[in-house]
Amino acid sequence: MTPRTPRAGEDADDLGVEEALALVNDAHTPGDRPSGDRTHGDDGAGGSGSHGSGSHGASASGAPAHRDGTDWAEARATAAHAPRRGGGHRGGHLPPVSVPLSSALGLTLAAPLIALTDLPSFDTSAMDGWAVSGPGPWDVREEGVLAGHTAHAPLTDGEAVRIATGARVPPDTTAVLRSEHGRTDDKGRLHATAATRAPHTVSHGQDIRPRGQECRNGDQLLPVGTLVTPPVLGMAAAAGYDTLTVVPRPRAAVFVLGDELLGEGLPHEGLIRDALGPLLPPWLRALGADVVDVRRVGDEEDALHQALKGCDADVVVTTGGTAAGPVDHVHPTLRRLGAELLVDGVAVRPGHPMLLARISEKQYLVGLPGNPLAAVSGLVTLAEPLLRTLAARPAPEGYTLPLRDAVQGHPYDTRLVPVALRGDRALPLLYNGPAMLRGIAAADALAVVPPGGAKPGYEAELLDLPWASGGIGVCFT
Ligand SMILES: Nc1nc2c(c(=O)[nH]1)N[C@H]1C(S)=C(S)[C@@H](COP(=O)(O)OP(=O)(O)OC[C@H]3O[C@@H](n4cnc5c(N)ncnc54)[C@H](O)[C@@H]3O)O[C@H]1N2
Ligand code: MOO
Repeated sequence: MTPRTPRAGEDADDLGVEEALALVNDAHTPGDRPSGDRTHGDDGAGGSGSHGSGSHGASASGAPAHRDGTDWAEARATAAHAPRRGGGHRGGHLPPVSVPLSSALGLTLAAPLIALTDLPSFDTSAMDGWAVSGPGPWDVREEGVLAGHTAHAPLTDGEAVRIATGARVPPDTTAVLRSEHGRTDDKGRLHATAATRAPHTVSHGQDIRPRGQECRNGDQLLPVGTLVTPPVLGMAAAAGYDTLTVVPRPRAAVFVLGDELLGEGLPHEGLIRDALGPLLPPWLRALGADVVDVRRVGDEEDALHQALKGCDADVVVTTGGTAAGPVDHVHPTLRRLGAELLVDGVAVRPGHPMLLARISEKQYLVGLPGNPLAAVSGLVTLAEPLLRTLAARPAPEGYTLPLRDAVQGHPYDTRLVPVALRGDRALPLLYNGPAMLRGIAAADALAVVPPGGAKPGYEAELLDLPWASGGIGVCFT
């Protein structure tokens, strides 16, 4: 497939999915490989690093002489376990709260769902028809029984009453005869028709849902840790609940650092558009966070310090300022706050300067690098496991798929590479440099590429992106 850029006036909507994919994948056109970091980025594959010396231990050539930072899988595990070692709940999650059913979707049960009633709570007709007592034919009572009506007088043997699905059957009912299985004669007597197995009668208990058939008052319906899905809400309501005890969403604040960032319009005079302000809040929401603040913070240390001092979010996500540049204030500010650095640099490309700090027993900071794809890498490596533990959400099931094409590796570090899923293979996408979003914007997942790279057919671990999969990271918000 030959990559094709839209012609002037051609709307992106006019392009098919495969054509859109071709814009970021050129595996079939080796003679037409994009130049520069369109393929792997300035730093993506680790050849000619843009890292300087200093805390990241780069060699004189700029490439790191050895692996640099915490191992990627270890960094994820550290982020997932960090709240367990904090002063909070034993499992690491936030203190449970009671919320109305209407606010519980997507949260995790912090108390088992115990039935507050028998279900059904009375013997119920499963069908529209007649409640009958004993063998037919039956005399039919004048007044029928509808759902929601109070108790009717007991039936006597040989008596029937019109009944609706869901209505409570009168005492001494022996069965329900479906409307399509009965007929009344000219004297108004009800007969079972040939459609029933034994026309003169109906089997005992037929089409009656007995009280307690689904559960008894006090039965455990769902355990602690269950994700509140739409059927869980329905189940809870049916079982008598108005509120649920759940682990709340972690409250997240996003501080976007960088005086070079514009909130609107075209880049000009060295200023660029802020790509992370729009990208991060919805992604954090998809990871289960309640985003309570999104703000730009100027490139002065005091500004970040003040912003952090005044913030009570459970998780602060900063962007930019993680490296060693003259205005990279994240490390000095964390020192000033006495924060504990749990992860300080990860052996992953892009995104290696990412960090995780515990500011206090109740507050964490995830420092994402400023380069946008590097920030995404930090999001999935550190923010996702941290938020998952705080919200008591289960870890997604890991899975692998073979890569369709080879992926160049970093000599020492893991790479996270945007891929599109096609059938049973993952197609590595171009434009995966740290400063680029073009590849991930067309991706379904990130492939985990080990140090040294991967050949075609390599079974790569995949991290699904929240929008791409119904199975992992379902977002109900
Ligand atoms: N001496 C070193 N320099 C750098 C290193 C290093 O190890 N030593 N690492 C490089 C890598 S890798 C990355 S990634 C970046 C991380 O830098 P920072 O986290 O300090 O981020 P900034 O310097 O503030 O920005 C980097 C880059 O990203 C652009 N940016 C920042 N915020 C946004 C945003 N919201 N939207 C779009 N683009 C953004 C910013 O303009 C810069 O171009 O450091 C390398 N340097
Ligand atoms: O290249 Mo850096 O590793 O983008 O984070």
